[in-house]
Amino acid sequence: MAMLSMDIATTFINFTTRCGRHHRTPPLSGIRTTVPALFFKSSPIKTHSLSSKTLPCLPRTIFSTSDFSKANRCRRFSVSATATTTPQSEDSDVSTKIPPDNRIPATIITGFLGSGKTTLLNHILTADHGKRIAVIENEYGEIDIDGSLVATKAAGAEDIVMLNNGCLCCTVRGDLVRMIAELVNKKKGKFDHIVIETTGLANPAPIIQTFYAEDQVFNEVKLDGVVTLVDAKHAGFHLDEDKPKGVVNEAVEQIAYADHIIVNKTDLVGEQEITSLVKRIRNINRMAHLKRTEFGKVDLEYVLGIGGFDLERIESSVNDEGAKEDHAHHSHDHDNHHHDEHDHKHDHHHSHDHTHDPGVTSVSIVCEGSLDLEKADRWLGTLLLERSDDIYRMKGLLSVKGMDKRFVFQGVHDLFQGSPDRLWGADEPRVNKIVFIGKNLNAEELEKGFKSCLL
Ligand SMILES: Nc1nc2c(ncn2[C@@H]2O[C@H](COP(=O)(O)OP(=O)(O)OP(=O)(O)O)[C@@H](O)[C@H]2O)c(=O)[nH]1
Repeated sequence: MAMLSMDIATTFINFTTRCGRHHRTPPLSGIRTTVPALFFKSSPIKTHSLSSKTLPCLPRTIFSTSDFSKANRCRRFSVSATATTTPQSEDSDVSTKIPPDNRIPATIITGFLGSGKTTLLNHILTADHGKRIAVIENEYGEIDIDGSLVATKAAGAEDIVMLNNGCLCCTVRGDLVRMIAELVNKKKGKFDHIVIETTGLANPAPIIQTFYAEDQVFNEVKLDGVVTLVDAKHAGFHLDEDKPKGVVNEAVEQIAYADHIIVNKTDLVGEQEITSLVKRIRNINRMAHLKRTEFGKVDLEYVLGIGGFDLERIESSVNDEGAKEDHAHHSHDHDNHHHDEHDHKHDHHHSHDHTHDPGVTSVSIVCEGSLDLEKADRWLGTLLLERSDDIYRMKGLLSVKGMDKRFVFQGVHDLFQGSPDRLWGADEPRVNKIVFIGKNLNAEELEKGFKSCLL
């Protein structure tokens, strides 16, 4: 018998503040949902004062909640593809598929001043990969030094566009939107990938948000991943830097948002220093892949086409997280937090290292069992409402009662995307895995909250 009628959509929640701006309102296709309904919609539907629209490329829900007072003024959301589970006692079949995404991929290259971003970019542009790359360079100040450094070597670049006079994450974000729109409008079909090099002082969050908040960008371009360069010699100083209250430490933020991390300039330091830096990086971000290198020399597949925001690839992020350093001589420094398949139901643990950089850390929860959908939805919804400023990124793979497919999700602050993916195997243990990266995360609390949603 049906306990709940669940409309499961690929969901995207967007908490950007679009207040005061006028948005066109195309017809909404699909369901409407409420703020906490991340996984499902229960009636009645509340719409608040939302404007809504349909986005052709991806099934998604967008709505805004981070700042409730603000949100009530300017929230918007939209949904397209939906799927319905059958009643729990019947064989449920979630038919939602993550559709092919043909948008142009874009990679953000970030990293502290002097960490080797331009060097990496030159490596990308001069390598033989057959991709036509459009580059967006962000430079502080009017003289585009990096631009000229890149341009001289960039025979492979289809276009190099400079964004001067400010940092992408703050003043020139609107310019980024215009620039991407212009690239797409004028040069679509002439390039295969966009690479954006940020200034060394950029906080990646608003740049990431641009890809979801701005329709002109979202409809044509998908964020492929955030690649962060870390200067093996100087990163420690930057990570240590005490910032005034309310001011972010960019070096920490850049690591926290990364999908792939490149510890560069390893020629300048010894093994011990690198190992200790890697440990520190891992404590901030367990989810990202990590490579050590000199002069940005990494395989191009490590930088382009990484799918850091693709639901299809969530599994590789949450499985084995913290163990992905690609380095022949390195013994991985991660907690053993993998679930023992023979553990009993609800046996679980989280991993969380309190030793360094207590501000920004990773918390992972792994436990077997099935979730009460309604409770999980409420828990995650509340968590995002209350803590989305502090939750930088999260990814997860969930086992939901009554759902014979795994539910995968990922989020960046108050952006949330989730969808059922493949069927659970007949003998496969239904293990939930979630990783959070954020500020002042309380591992015990997160675990307790999650556990309370298990049946
Ligand atoms: N020794 C050494 N030097 C490197 C390495 N990678 C880059 N460099 C040098 O470090 C300097 C800074 O490199 P860039 O690529 O300009 O760094 P960036 O991150 O673009 O710098 P900003 O634009 O100032 O943020 C240059 O002189 C590079 O040649 C490396 O692995 N080892």
